Amino acid sequence: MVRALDWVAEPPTLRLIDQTRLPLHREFLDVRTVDALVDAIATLAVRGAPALGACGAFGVAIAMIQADAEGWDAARLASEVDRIRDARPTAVNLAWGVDQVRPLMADGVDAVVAAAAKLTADDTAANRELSRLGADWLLTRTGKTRLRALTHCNTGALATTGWGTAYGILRELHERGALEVVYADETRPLLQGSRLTSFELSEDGIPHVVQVDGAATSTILRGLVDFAVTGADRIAANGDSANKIGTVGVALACQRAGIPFLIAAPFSTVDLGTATGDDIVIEERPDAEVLSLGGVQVAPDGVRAFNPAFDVTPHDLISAVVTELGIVEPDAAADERRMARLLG
Ligand SMILES: CSC[C@H]1O[C@H](OP(=O)(O)O)[C@H](O)[C@@H]1O
Repeated sequence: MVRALDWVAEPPTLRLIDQTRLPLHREFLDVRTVDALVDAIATLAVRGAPALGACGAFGVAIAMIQADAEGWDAARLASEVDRIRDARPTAVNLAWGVDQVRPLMADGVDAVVAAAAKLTADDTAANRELSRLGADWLLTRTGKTRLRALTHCNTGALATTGWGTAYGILRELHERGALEVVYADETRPLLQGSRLTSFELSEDGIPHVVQVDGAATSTILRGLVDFAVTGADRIAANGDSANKIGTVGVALACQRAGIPFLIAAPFSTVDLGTATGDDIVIEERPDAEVLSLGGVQVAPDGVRAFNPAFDVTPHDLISAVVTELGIVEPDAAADERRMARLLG
């Protein structure tokens, strides 16, 4: 399992695999400054909501070390921590990771690093638990013993702290001998599916095919898959979920086909402070990501692009939101606190 990130104690370093170079090149970034971390997040050298949560937490330690070395005052340090927190707007986990350790700054770098390490371990454990719950739910709901899956974007160890979320459910099903094949959407424009999910599925020996995003709807409507599962970047209090652009189309096709559409995410991706999907900020990314491919221009000069990085799937299109705390299914109640029920 290729991990997205590791903390190196000496010299204190957040070591990232550069996901922009995968699958053909395994290169690493040794991050020791706020600028380097913000750049890695902004360019998706590191990406995926839970992985960003860990980066946010370890990023606070990096800022504290740099502040000590460069003589920043408290205001400058706070501003630099905010730069990390705000490096990408949609995945709540980035801000959540910063906020989890920020109160410990007064206790020193070691306390922050220890808290970030615990957050990372807890996320991996959450991935494992939600994967078990999701696999159980699917086998019960479908009544099948071997399943054909569709997934969108990348939600494996490269998007998390280890194991994976939606991908974690696929890994769990595979380990149980209950996964026949995965249809992996390539996930334009940055190809997290063909570059990263296929990389992980190949590493794990999981049978799969890569398809263009435009094939997902017909794959579903032709009955070639039994369910679809994706991750999430922010889940609103009512269960509306933001995820990679193209997700809501998969959910609509699943509804039409009458097969389950699952969102899988640790509870740290649930944002009870955001009431509905209408309130989720959708990141708009550079035109060039759409207008070129692998550095080759694929559109005329001077053309503009529309490049929202995420879309929002309404909670009533989601068969189950799977978290480590439990599973939320749609119900008739227009309950704006649907996700809070998991807290008991
Ligand atoms: C396990 S969360 C992964 C989530 O993050 C991805 O977005 P990005 O690659 O832009 O960070 C995508 O929405 C995935 O579902």
